[in-house]
Amino acid sequence: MTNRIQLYDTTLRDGTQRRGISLSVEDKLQIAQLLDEFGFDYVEGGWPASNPKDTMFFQLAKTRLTHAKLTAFGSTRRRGVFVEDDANLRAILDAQCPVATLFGKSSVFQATQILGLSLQDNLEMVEESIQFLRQHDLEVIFDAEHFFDGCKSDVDYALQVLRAAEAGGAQWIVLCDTNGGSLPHEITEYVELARRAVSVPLGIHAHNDSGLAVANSLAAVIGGATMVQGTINGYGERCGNANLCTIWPNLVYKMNRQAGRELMLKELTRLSRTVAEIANLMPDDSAPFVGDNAFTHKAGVHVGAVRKFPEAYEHVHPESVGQSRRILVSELAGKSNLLYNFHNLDASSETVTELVQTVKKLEARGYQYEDAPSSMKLLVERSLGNVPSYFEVDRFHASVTKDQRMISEATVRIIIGNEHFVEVGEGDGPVNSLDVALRKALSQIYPIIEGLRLKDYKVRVLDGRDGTGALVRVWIRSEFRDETIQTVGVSRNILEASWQALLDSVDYALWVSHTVPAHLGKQSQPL
Ligand SMILES: CC(=O)SCCNC(=O)CCNC(=O)[C@H](O)C(C)(C)COP(=O)(O)OP(=O)(O)OC[C@H]1O[C@@H](n2cnc3c(N)ncnc32)[C@H](O)[C@@H]1OP(=O)(O)O
Ligand SMILES: CC(=O)C(=O)O
Repeated sequence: MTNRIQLYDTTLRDGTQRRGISLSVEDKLQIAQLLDEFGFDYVEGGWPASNPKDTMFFQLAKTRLTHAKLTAFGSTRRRGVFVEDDANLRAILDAQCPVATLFGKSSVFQATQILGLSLQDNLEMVEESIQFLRQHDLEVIFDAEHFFDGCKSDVDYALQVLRAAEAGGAQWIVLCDTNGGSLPHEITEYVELARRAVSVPLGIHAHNDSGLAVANSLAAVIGGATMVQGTINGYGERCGNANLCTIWPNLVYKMNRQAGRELMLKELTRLSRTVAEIANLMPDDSAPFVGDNAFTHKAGVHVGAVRKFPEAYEHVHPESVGQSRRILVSELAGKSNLLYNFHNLDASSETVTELVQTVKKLEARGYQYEDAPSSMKLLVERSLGNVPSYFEVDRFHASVTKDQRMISEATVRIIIGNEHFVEVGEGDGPVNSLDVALRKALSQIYPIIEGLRLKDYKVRVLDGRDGTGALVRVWIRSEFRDETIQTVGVSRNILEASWQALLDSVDYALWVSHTVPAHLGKQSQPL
């Protein structure tokens, strides 16, 4: 038995059947080249008879792949049409790919009720269509649509369809769990049955309607399949296709099989994120291996163990799939969470215990530090006496006036050293005005602060029952030089919460740039 599993990607065809995905020709070319770089063996480009974009894609993609074989997808010939006259088969030939993937019915119900065929006609359609493409020197992969459901109702007929495909000259027969309703033990059993029925190598094409597409694909490999079809990030119609970003590392790291360009597994996360970006979809944070949370630890007990042995709560090394470990600090943290992140803390000091308690108390008041690491860092460094006071806030005022247009204005009074600074800011809203006024005032002494830019601002109402008097959490993301600063503020007053988050972002920027506070000397520029 070969140890190598052929990776067959259908993101560009079955993946685009997912609601919300519409790839341009250029998008498809980019994804195809990426899959090629990662060593996928087959890239299914689309259905050339389906739409002008797919036709155009095949014209352009032909010369772009160096390793992967480009495959054109389509159905067996239509009922009552000669193969040489069938528009779909002709379009496949016109695509000029080295490989054609034909799907045909392998269930009695589908052949008779959906296509309205006699069982014999269906077998002939499958055999003749494959034969026709083989005569034109194409490698032919036969996707046996509804194979597992077909087996459950009439196993003899399902196997007859496979034999017809073999007789037609198919080089691969791919068993499809088209409705995604099968269970892993059924998949293994029917793959083993198919192996005994035909000598053509087998593949698996699983859908995720029962949440089992990955498990079913691996179950098929156990049963003897040597090709796995799937998509990047599991994109596909309804609940999606088998996720190759999960299957590939499992095959290589857990099942000891060879697949793809294995060195590239270390960049798997990049593959997943790039395809998500091109498809204009948010990456799934909880995706196995490649999700943002896949190696993120929050619970104190887990972090305590991971500090000793990462494998205590990690099934593979994060680096093996292009990830890194992240430890969150929150109300569920123990001392280990802080010690992992802040190497300057002394494990035996009371400060660490006190900090853990402070975080728990602040989170009980509505703060959330896991997405505000800059506020967290300030909390720690302030407790160690490492963050000087750069300025004092005397007062601020913000107003919104409806005139010809909405006008937001803020006045900020601050004290730096012995000097008072008063500045007015105008902006898109009161928070923006406060930000403008504060930075105007500060930049007179700390010009470096002009480089701080507010990039994102989010508000979360924490206790909706109190209506407008509810507690709100404000989260701010700013950019400063190459750094992203994420801070948090909490109050019943949205301006007060925003102000806290703004002040933290300013303090953080001054502190990371080693700015000397004005009252400590003339020099207020970074050292
Ligand atoms: C399981 C899968 O994911 S298979 C892939 C499904 N993907 C797609 O359908 C996306 C691309 N599809 C398309 O662009 C269009 O459906 C086309 C161009 C292929 C066909 O469009 P139309 O000719 O208008 O047919 P329509 O989509 O309404 O119906 C499907 C036709 O395919 C026929 N068909 C379905 N499966 C097969 C098969 N395995 N072999 C032969 N014909 C088939 C049906 O009988 C039906 O033809 P009929 O109307 O003469 O009965
Ligand atoms: C061929 C295919 O896409 C399926 O059966 O799901």
